[in-house]
Amino acid sequence: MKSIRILDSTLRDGMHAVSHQLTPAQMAIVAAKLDEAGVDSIEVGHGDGLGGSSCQYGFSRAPEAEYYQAVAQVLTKTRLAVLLIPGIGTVEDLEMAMAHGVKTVRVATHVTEADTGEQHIKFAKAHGLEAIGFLMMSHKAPPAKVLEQAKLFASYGADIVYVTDSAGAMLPADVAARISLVAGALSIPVGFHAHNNLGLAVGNTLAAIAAGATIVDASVCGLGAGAGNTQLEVLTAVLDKAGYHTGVDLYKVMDLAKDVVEKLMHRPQTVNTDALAIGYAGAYGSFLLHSRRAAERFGVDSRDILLELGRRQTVGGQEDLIIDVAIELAKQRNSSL
Ligand SMILES: C[C@H](O)CC(=O)C(=O)O
Ligand SMILES: [Mn+2]
Repeated sequence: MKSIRILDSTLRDGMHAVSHQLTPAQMAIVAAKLDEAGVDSIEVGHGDGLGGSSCQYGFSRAPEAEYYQAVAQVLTKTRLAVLLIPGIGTVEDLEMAMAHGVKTVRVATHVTEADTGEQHIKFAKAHGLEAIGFLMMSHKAPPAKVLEQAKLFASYGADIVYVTDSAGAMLPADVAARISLVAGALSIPVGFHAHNNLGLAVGNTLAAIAAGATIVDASVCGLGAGAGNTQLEVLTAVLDKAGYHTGVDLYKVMDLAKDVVEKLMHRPQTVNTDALAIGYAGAYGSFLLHSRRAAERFGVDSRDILLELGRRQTVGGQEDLIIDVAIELAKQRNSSL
């Protein structure tokens, strides 16, 4: 039976879905149950990772260290992980997290910018951490580019490299093309992180595993940004039926979903219009609000703005283009009237 390692992101990506407002005590309850259910690793903290609690990204309910402390105390077998986006989080933040029991760091960069994570991967390895390179918005780059960037992470000493479908924009064939190329060329394990914006998170995760991924992300109730991540309970059942070993107890994660996480959620985790628009457009998640405002101001459809932003291969940080696109769309509409 082939083993698949599960990394649960309920307490990190899931923080986006609750405006980063879980308390350390709530996290400790969820973490203890994930540990008891046999989940291999869990990622904890602000939705944008270390240093994310800020005016720009929204403040967490509690100081970051309190989350790691609370969760580390209840874990017996499960590994504690954090996400670090270079520029948002720093090596000092990582030192703080290490002091509170963090054993794995995922260094997250845009899919074409793995080089910005070099010092963080090297620092993590020099300090005995497991280091994972996490290539966000992987749908934006063709498979050969993803492989080039994955090789960079491997050359810095990463133990694992992830293909990350941040916008939930990939189809199973897109996932398979990227994962099979990377897994075939690298000797380190390859992981996959899905979002459900096109309703494909479980299917894409299966496609990733079939293509060679051996570590995959999931979250309880699917809690995560946009339409959420791959739902842990569903994935556990599906992988069991498909003959994979995850070490996760299905009834325990089902009970955790029903008895605990559902009660912490601010709203049901569905593929709503916003999430679908992001997945369909393949645009950066945080463009949504800006696009809606620009759409209102210039009398155009926010979905058309997002689609154009997707076509132009825009990346996070190019929010200023949203107004330009809205103005152009308004001009086109006026000239066709
Ligand atoms: C900061 C993002 O939430 C990281 C992530 O989970 C993704 O890109 O997807
Ligand atoms: Mn994510």
